[in-house]
Amino acid sequence: MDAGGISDLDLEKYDADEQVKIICLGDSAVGKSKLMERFLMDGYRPQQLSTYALTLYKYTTTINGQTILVDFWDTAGQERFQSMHPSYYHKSHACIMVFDVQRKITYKNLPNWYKELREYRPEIPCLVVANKIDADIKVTQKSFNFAKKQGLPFYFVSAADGTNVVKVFKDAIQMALSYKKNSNDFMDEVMRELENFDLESKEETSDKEEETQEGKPDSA
Ligand SMILES: Nc1nc2c(ncn2[C@@H]2O[C@H](COP(=O)(O)OP(=O)(O)OP(=O)(O)O)[C@@H](O)[C@H]2O)c(=O)[nH]1
Ligand SMILES: [Mg+2]
Repeated sequence: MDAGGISDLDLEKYDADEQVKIICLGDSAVGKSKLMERFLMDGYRPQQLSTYALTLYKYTTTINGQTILVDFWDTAGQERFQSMHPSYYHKSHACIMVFDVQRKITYKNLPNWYKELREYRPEIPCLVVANKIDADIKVTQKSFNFAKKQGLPFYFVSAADGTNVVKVFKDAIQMALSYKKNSNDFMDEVMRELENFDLESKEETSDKEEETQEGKPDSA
């Protein structure tokens, strides 16, 4: 498996048609891990691989008849240094950026996170999430203009009571998928070409396979 976590082996192992990588950014203790746990526990079966630096959650879902394998990446610790290792961003398809409505500094730091994200991934969809609204529901009347200014989708959520959590993650998966299929990012195009090339050469070697590539986005 390479640093991006995207591998044919995973696709086979999980019997998936498509794989996307979604990363989570934001200051320490804003609730990134709790949000992931909340989403993954809502009736789904997470598989958790932990290292000291990061947790990778594998999640599968079906969208339009296709099995989608989602790699959710969560960090532990690195964000305290206000910067992530480049491999964290590598080949990611969407980003969930979280702040804590109870701690203004975590909102003020969003532009820094966003800047770093854009250095590595200029085009991927980014969702802005205001967490912990359960602590004081009145905060939902406040305006947090960062997302609007950047033209990013914005959600008020609570990992504690579950408000909007499923919505955020489902939207993120959808956006990651459409990004993967339609991106004009040069490096992504190169990667897609390489993947196609790989598929084609495999088809040539196994002519007994009757299966068509219909419905697969990269068969054209
Ligand atoms: N009231 C409330 N507390 C929350 C919510 N989400 C997380 N917390 C609390 O905030 C603290 C930090 O949550 P984590 O999920 O560990 O935060 P994190 O962003 O993963 O933090 P790091 O791993 O250090 O980067 C914990 O004590 C949680 O219980 C929420 O929606 N509401
Ligand atoms: Mg965490």
